[in-house]
Amino acid sequence: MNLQHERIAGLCEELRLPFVAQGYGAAAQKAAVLGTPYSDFLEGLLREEAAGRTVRKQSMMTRLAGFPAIKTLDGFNYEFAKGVKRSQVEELAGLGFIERNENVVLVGPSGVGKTHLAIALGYRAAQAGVKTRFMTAADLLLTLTTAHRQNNLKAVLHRAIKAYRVLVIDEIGYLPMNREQANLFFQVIAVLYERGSLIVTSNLPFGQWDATFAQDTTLTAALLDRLLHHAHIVPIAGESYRLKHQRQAGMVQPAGGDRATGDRV
Ligand SMILES: Nc1ncnc2c1ncn2[C@@H]1O[C@H](COP(=O)(O)OP(=O)(O)OP(=O)(O)O)[C@@H](O)[C@H]1O
Repeated sequence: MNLQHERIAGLCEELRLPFVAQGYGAAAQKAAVLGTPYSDFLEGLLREEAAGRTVRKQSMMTRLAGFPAIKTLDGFNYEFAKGVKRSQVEELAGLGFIERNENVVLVGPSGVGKTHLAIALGYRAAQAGVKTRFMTAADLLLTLTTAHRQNNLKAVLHRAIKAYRVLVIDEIGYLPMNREQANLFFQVIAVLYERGSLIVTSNLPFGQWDATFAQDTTLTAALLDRLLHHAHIVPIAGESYRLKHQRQAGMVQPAGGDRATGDRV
């Protein structure tokens, strides 16, 4: 490395331009050979810096979000998912709902793609540089009860939870909560109300949510009021996608299938 390269590398470090530092040598050589105008050379380098930063931010946001797997909207089969309107999902994919602090609620039976769509929307947000976090309802409750026991609930709610622009809460309704857990859960919904976006999935119709929230109809009504005030509801029906392949292989009966005659899909 000659002295000028060293000085440029030093300045890039001082100014925090890692991608200029990385690309400068090759770009300078190429520009010298091609006789590239100075302004084009500079623009090219700055573009490399901007592109590098975008990719770095996308991967950091995706890592922070803690998705259990990456699922995309491109990988979603609309023909299989009954009741999902492609136009509604495409509108949500534009992420305007996050700017407006609106929620998305995906409701339907097991295996129909609720988590898939929730992750796909969350992943899209993370790729757009939005601070996103994925948690199952059980994980969230564990975090909250631990914080509560350690007298740390306020800090967790106001520093951690409130810092997310998008919080994905998966599988509401699978575990019934006791009164303390229901209260803690309510506080998350209240803290993010009109300040962030929730993407939640549930196997329960809203009329049965009090069964999850300690049979507390008042708390459940207040919670649903906040959750659904500015919400996009995506109902999904049909059979479990998990069983699709087994069904195709003739290993599983469709719901309501004729067992006596052994009819298979
Ligand atoms: N319409 C679909 N297109 C593509 N993949 C799908 C579709 N529906 C479900 N899947 C896939 O099937 C598996 C189960 O789906 P998913 O976990 O999203 O279901 P779910 O409705 O959240 O179920 P549960 O309530 O049991 O958690 C996942 O691997 C998911 O990617």
